[in-house]
Amino acid sequence: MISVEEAQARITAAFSPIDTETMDLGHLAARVLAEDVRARYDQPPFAASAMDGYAVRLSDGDQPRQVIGSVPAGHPFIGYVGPGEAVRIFTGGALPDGADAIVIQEDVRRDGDMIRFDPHAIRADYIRPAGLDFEKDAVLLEAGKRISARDMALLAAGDVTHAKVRRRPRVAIASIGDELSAPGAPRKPGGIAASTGYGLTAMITAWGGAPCDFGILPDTVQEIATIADAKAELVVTLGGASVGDHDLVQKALGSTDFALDFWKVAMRPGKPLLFGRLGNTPILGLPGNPVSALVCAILFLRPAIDAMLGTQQHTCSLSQKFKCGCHTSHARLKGELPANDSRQSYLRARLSHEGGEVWAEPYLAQDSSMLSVLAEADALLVRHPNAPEAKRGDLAEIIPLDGF
Ligand SMILES: Nc1nc2c(c(=O)[nH]1)N[C@H]1C(S)=C(S)[C@@H](COP(=O)(O)OP(=O)(O)OC[C@H]3O[C@@H](n4cnc5c(N)ncnc54)[C@H](O)[C@@H]3O)O[C@H]1N2
Ligand code: MOO
Repeated sequence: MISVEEAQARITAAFSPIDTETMDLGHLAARVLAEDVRARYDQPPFAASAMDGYAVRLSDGDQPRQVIGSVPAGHPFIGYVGPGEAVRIFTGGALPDGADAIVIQEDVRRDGDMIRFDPHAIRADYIRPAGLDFEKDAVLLEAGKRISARDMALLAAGDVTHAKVRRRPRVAIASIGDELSAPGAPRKPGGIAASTGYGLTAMITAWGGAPCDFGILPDTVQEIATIADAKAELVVTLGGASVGDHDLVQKALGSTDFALDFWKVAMRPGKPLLFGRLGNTPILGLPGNPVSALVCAILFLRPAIDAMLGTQQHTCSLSQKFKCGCHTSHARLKGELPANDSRQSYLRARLSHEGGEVWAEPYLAQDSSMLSVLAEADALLVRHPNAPEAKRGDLAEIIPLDGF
């Protein structure tokens, strides 16, 4: 059995960034940039007032000024503010030539077209210089960035109309097992609803992939071998990965041009994970138990999708940086844990705040069939191979599950 880290490294090494497409601004949210995006204008494009008030000249000191015009946003003043003059200005209005400070209207006494104010009310810092936010041609977002909601506003501010992004990689999902039927379909004797594929579909979408359902395949070599027909950048199988007489994924793929990279990872849950290549298509065989499959998806499928999207590296753990596709963090252990064996464990845990710190409490029920526990959990608590007993208050590594 190989380690989790080696499995992650072998999987990510098997993928490289896929082809690109150009998308309009309105369709860029959550996409991954394939090249740097630059601003098309300075922002703000001109020196602008940050307040409603009057544009004045600092050098006039506290002498009264004559108001010679008005500058609402979008209507620049045509002219020049000379000695002893001021221009009415509104937030976002372009600073008129000759002015170099703002007095806010609350500090002004106005009488006809004359204004008076105390000298301390004259403020140069109420002017936003041109390019304060960013300058023309500045890189707004770098290649590899997944475009957030905040990034969308930034791109629009830079007058960006379209950008080159990575195509969403197609990920085919095949659910394997005689016992499975679609939710809502009549149950077979000894049958259950095929559930994992729904969680996986949502995860793949959230991570920037395009999931495609290859359906439910019965436990026969012939049926399972049909996944060789899947048109996808990555094929994911669910179930049939273990050692039972009916766990047939490897046997079925043996009749195709399948090349196994590895089978079995020293982890719990998720041990029977397999990875290989069907012709040119990578295939990730996730274990059947639903919690095992979804934990493996977080640890192995997400980095595979990241590698295809060419996303920027994640910073993981307080002490080390590695490309794992998930963010790890730390919490205090609430409870006690026995020494671990040689498999890396991912315990479903709830988080709480106490005494200014985050605490992680593993659930007593850790069976890898229990989706109710996984759905309720806030984090996976990571136990490294051969970790010694852990006491209440010990620092524990966690993978927060928010967003999954
Ligand atoms: N003798 C051994 N038995 C098992 C071992 C082992 O090492 N030796 N490993 C166990 C572990 S750990 C796991 S995980 C499972 C994984 O086995 P498979 O990948 O072959 O999965 P299946 O047998 O097909 O299914 C296991 C379980 O999960 C249910 N399942 C499968 N697919 C779905 C789905 N899409 N949605 C919901 N539930 C699903 C299936 O009905 C089974 O109950 O093997 C252990 N056994
Ligand atoms: O690997 Mo299994 O995933 O422990 O239930």
